Amino acid sequence: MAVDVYRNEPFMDFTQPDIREKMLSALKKVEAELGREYPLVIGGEKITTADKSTSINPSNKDQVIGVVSKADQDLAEQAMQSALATFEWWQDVEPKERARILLKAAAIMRRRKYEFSAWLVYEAGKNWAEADADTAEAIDFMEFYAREMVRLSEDQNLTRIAGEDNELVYLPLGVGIVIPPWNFPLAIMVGMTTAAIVAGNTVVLKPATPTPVIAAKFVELLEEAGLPGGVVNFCNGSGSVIGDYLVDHPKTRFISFTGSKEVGIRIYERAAKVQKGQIWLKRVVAEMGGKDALVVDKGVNALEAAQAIVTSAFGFSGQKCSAASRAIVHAEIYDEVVNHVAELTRKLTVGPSHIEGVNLGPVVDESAYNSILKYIEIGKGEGRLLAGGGKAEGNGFFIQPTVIADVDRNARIAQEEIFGPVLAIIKAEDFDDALAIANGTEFGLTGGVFSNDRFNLKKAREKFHVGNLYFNRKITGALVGVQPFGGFNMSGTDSKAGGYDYLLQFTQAKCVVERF
Ligand SMILES: NC(=O)c1ccc[n+]([C@@H]2O[C@H](COP(=O)([O-])OP(=O)(O)OC[C@H]3O[C@@H](n4cnc5c(N)ncnc54)[C@H](O)[C@@H]3O)[C@@H](O)[C@H]2O)c1
Ligand SMILES: N[C@@H](CCC=O)C(=O)O
Repeated sequence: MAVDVYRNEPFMDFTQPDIREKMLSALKKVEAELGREYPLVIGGEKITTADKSTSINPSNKDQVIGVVSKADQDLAEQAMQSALATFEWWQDVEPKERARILLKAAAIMRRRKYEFSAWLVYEAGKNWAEADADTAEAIDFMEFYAREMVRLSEDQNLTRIAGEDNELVYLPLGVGIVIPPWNFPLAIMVGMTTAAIVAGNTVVLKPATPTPVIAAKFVELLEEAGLPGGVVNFCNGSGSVIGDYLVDHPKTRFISFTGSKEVGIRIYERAAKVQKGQIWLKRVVAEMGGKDALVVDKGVNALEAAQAIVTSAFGFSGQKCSAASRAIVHAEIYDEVVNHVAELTRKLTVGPSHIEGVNLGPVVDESAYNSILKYIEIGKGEGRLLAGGGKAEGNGFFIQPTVIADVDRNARIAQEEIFGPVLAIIKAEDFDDALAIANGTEFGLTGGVFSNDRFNLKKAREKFHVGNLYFNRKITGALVGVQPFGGFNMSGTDSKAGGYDYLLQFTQAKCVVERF
């Protein structure tokens, strides 16, 4: 198979009139398609159920994005049986053939890029740039994992010894349950699903509750790309009803999960229990939350550091596992950085995400909205409110970007993942103290340091305990193939999505030795 070297999908520049026009017309096209019904897809068969979930626009609570059929445990069982039967032959399909389907799916998505971004704007509340980055990352995952599967299917490098032929092959595992989050409802869902299937597994895909339509759109695209029925079984449904059922199922071989610490732990514990008739230990890939910090050392440009803090804290309204929810600032530069952060934050605009140029769209749903507002109230008692501090105007789940300074390192807003536009600023005595504060949570996902001191950067390189560490820049926006992504401690299993080791987690390696 002749493919070009892997390159990241470029981001769109919406200041260009032709690009802006394409986005506007995609938004119009998608708006005309809102409210449609989407079936489950099991074994290639489209199944409409009486019980359905209704997805709404977080920017406008009265607008229905789509209505998606909902599986009960009987249908989840049907999805499992379909995945099991399909695995019998899908595992033998040439890796190159499986990879070709991903490349074709990537090509189709690239052609319909603006349309997919428009769905993200409406269903997840992403602004244009965030939606474009999500779609670009989805394309990247397919391009990258396709090439990776071809590489893994080639002869592997073993030490050769005389008189024997030794070979290592990577085999698929079996049926996997793919459970993605809503915050990268396209990129992460696509990456988790396609990594599993290109490696020769079949899956039951249970989309996140707030964003089933974008997942249904991707399942349609896979069919268009020629993916046979039964490889991906689209099984929308409630986590507690079908999630537990599928995780517990004795035929489940692996679970690929991305989401909160609480659900991740639940899945990890349940998957560890060997069920009657189960003949393997289930593999769990679990990527979870974060309480990510950007450390600012003395002697840096305070404005540049503040800009990186604000971008990292408030991109997609802080609803990124990588978002900076803590800024830890050296006492010598504290006041300067705090003032810049407050000033920059007050300039951010909040509004419906389909409006061009809006900085922060809504948060995803009512329960996120209530939980974040509760944390803001807690935060007001834990520090000095500098910006925001409550709800914002509109018929959606809008919250003002909120900055709270002088927060104690052990305060709740400095320890618990809020997953919204709330930044806690903490003063550190010196650089060592800043690192200790940064490491002082149960998480370890992303982190950053602004410093001009090479000794301190080296110290952070060695001692800042996170899976993705950034120096002198923002701490969000890891690129596929460039910055493999995953966290330490309660941030998960450090699977490094978009990295050269990722596919191995969906395979088992077999070594075959022939004496000549
Ligand atoms: N580390 C990462 O790479 C990464 C990436 C994105 C998001 N996240 C984290 O995800 C969280 C936000 O996403 P979320 O709100 O969708 O998380 P969540 O844990 O609420 O839900 C994640 C998925 O789990 C499903 N689920 C819920 N209960 C279940 C059960 N009992 N059994 C099986 N599945 C169940 C949900 O329906 C959803 O599909 C944040 O904590 C964020 O930090 C982490
Ligand atoms: N990979 C994304 C975060 C994914 C979680 O939300 C980033 O690097 O910003």
